[in-house]
Amino acid sequence: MSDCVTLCGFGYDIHRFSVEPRPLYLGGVRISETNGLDGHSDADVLCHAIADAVLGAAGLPDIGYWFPPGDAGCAGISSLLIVARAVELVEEQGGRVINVDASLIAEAPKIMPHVPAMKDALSAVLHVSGRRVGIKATTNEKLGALGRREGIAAMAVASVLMPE
Ligand SMILES: Nc1ccn([C@@H]2O[C@H](COP(=O)(O)O)[C@@H](O)[C@H]2O)c(=O)n1
Ligand SMILES: C[C@@]1(CO)OP(=O)(O)OP(=O)(O)OC[C@H]1O
Repeated sequence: MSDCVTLCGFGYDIHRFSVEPRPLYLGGVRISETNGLDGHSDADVLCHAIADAVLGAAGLPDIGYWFPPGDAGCAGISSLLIVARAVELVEEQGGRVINVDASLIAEAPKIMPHVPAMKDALSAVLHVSGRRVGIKATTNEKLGALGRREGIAAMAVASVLMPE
């Protein structure tokens, strides 16, 4: 691409654990060893942070604009579709995602065993190789709400190549 610029974006999200039994989705992957998160969608906090990072890099409004929290059409939606839509919006402007890097903050579950599946799921909707998707995890060292296992948070950065 000629006359293109590389732009970076940042995204953050946090969801509390559901009191009711609910499936846990992180990075588009169903994780069976821990109860799920509360949310209007499937509450995939990692996908939400990544979608906001992609949208932010392109200077677009955040996911709440495209997928309003109260919208009946978003109820239970797979957040991989939210990431896919963010990528589509970038591509409609002649851009593309270069890479994404994200961190999950969770006392549980152990994320590392699920990273290969998350990279597969995310790279498919981001239209990049799995080598361009970084996923890391840390506990909150038992500090604060995250440390008390009340929820899971995620942060992400994305870079996109956009026409000038
Ligand atoms: N939910 C998590 C949290 C951490 N990991 C992995 O463990 C490493 C050490 O975490 P600390 O919080 O004790 O620094 C971390 O680097 C991850 O590899 C994990 O898989 N899932
Ligand atoms: C993803 C959306 C879509 O209804 O809902 P939630 O699953 O509640 O997630 P949140 O990050 O709280 O808000 C963003 C919403 O756009």
